[in-house]
Amino acid sequence: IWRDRLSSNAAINYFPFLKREDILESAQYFMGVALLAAQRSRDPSTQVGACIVNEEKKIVGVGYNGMPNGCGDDTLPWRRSGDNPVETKYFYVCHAELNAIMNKNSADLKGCTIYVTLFPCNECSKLLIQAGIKNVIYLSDKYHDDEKTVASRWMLDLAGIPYHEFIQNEKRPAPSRCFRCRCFTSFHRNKCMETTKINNKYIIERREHSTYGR
Ligand SMILES: Nc1nc(=O)n([C@H]2C[C@H](O)[C@@H](COP(=O)(O)O)O2)cc1CO
Repeated sequence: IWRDRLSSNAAINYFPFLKREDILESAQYFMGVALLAAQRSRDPSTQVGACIVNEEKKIVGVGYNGMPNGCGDDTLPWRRSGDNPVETKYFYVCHAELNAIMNKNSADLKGCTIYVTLFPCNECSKLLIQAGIKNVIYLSDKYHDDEKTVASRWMLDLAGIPYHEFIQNEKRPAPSRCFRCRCFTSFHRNKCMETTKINNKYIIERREHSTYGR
């Protein structure tokens, strides 16, 4: 009962033996890393981040969209359109997925999952497929109807690589809680705890749900 109402700091005082349950989920963490990486992008219109995670849930590559190394962020154009495509960014920018693959700190990326803040384009999907990536989680799909994205989905489908939209926290089902006391600990599945203050000491009692409150 108290745990639900107390700040986590205060909860530590009351329940020092219980682990924290309301932690960042791993998927949120990995997409969070991708979002953080995107903040490094100098693209004025779209900042993209990617985070590659292996089967042991370890991060093996992070990247964001930017100009190729040594080409200078101030030299090449960042504009989206122009009379000549050579004057636009599209001929030059390295996509976040490409950079995440190139930055990998493991021998290979076989069986990995990529968390990316924008659905991969056709060129990136080729790279993901060839690198052995087995799963794509994306945040935005704002270019869903672009030819490049259509081609990208087609290749991913053919290669048997599933792609799923990242489900934001608020869209997720609420974490399972103890039905009676509303705490988050699985420890409480069948039992409730109640804190009673006796002689200025907190006594923590466990109570069977069936008898609780009767
Ligand atoms: N999956 C992707 N990863 C990326 O890193 N990008 C980059 C390329 C550009 O720098 C920017 C898109 O710019 P714009 O067309 O929205 O102004 O995002 C783009 C896509 C989608 O194709």
